[in-house]
Amino acid sequence: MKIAVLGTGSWGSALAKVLAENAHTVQLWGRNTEVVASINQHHKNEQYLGDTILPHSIKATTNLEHALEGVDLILIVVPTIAIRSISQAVAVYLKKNPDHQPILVHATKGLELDTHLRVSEIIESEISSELYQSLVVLSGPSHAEEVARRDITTITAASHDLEASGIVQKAFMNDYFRVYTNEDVIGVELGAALKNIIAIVAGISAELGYGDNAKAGLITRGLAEITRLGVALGADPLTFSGLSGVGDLIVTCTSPHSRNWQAGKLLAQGYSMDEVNEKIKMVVEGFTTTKAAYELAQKQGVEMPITEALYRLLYEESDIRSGLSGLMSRVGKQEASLEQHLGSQEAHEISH
Ligand SMILES: NC(=O)C1=CN([C@@H]2O[C@H](COP(=O)(O)OP(=O)(O)OC[C@H]3O[C@@H](n4cnc5c(N)ncnc54)[C@H](O)[C@@H]3O)[C@@H](O)[C@H]2O)C=CC1
Ligand SMILES: O=C(CO)COP(=O)(O)O
Repeated sequence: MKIAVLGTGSWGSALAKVLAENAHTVQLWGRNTEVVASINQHHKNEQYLGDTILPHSIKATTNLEHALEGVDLILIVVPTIAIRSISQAVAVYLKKNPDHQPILVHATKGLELDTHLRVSEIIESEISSELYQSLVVLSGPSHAEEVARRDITTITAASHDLEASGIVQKAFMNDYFRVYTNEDVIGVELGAALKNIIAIVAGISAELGYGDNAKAGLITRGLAEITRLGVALGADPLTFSGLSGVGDLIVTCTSPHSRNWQAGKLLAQGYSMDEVNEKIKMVVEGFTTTKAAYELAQKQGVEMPITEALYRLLYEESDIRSGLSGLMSRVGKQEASLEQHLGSQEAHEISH
């Protein structure tokens, strides 16, 4: 297949490498001229992927039209904040070439500020569905650094169109990259976006010296609040026990590769959000997603205590330790049952 990858950050570059190793023709687009030149001349993206050698067949460009020319599949991998503008630019190209109907895929994990839209909803709001074949979401526990060194990785391709997710599955699969299809786009995207919030809190907890009990508690209670919001927004609760749910939550809350986890550690050392962004130099999606998710949860009347504690810390400058002790001093609760999420009839059907 001929594939355009939009985004020369760490994830775009690592996914371009997987696709080129699978013998696809890959045209990589990025806005950064130095990164594009380095990929073309030295087959490296040092800023984002260190010494990793990229396949020589990958051609990078800063010209979006060139990157999109004649491709069967467009993979969008820029931070959430850039999704709307990239989608507008892709729409301009597709309108000029209405017979060209590629599959669109995105691998971005976040929620848009103010609108609270999921990434696929932003794309759909900017690109008319007549201009492309189908939209597929790629998500799961997958740090770019490990994919780039061909570590075993499992991931989900979600779409309402099973034929399209099957094509994406086939395009990416190889002996180190295994792809499962899924039809629950809402659940897959929400698991991907919301796990970043819990990972920041896990980083704070680690830096404050709390141990594995706290980490396991955060992951489990984090999953409970992610599921509550997800179900309120129409997700299938079982999706959250899959790769894009608990799988990604585990990897992001436990791996030092995670920028969100690293951000939590830096916050606990006393750095502000701006200083953390400056130090990490890569996107920390959890910062903006915390605000969007907090507002969304308020609107839906869903309780998300961990998200709320982080929101107060980031946007109302509450104290870190009082935030954590606030979580511990909440009134005693019963652990959620399926009935609480779903209502008794649906829970009965799932558990039998
Ligand atoms: N790095 C990873 O291991 C993984 C990242 N992701 C997700 O992939 C998405 C992209 O993340 P990364 O590649 O890691 O980010 P990154 O921080 O490594 O790179 C971001 C890239 O986006 C570009 N960019 C930023 N604003 C832009 C704009 N307005 N227009 C065009 N390009 C723009 C930057 O120039 C840079 O090339 C995020 O949503 C992230 O959560 C998902 C799975 C794994
Ligand atoms: O989504 C990821 C791994 O699956 C990457 O997480 P970070 O953005 O926290 O590095």
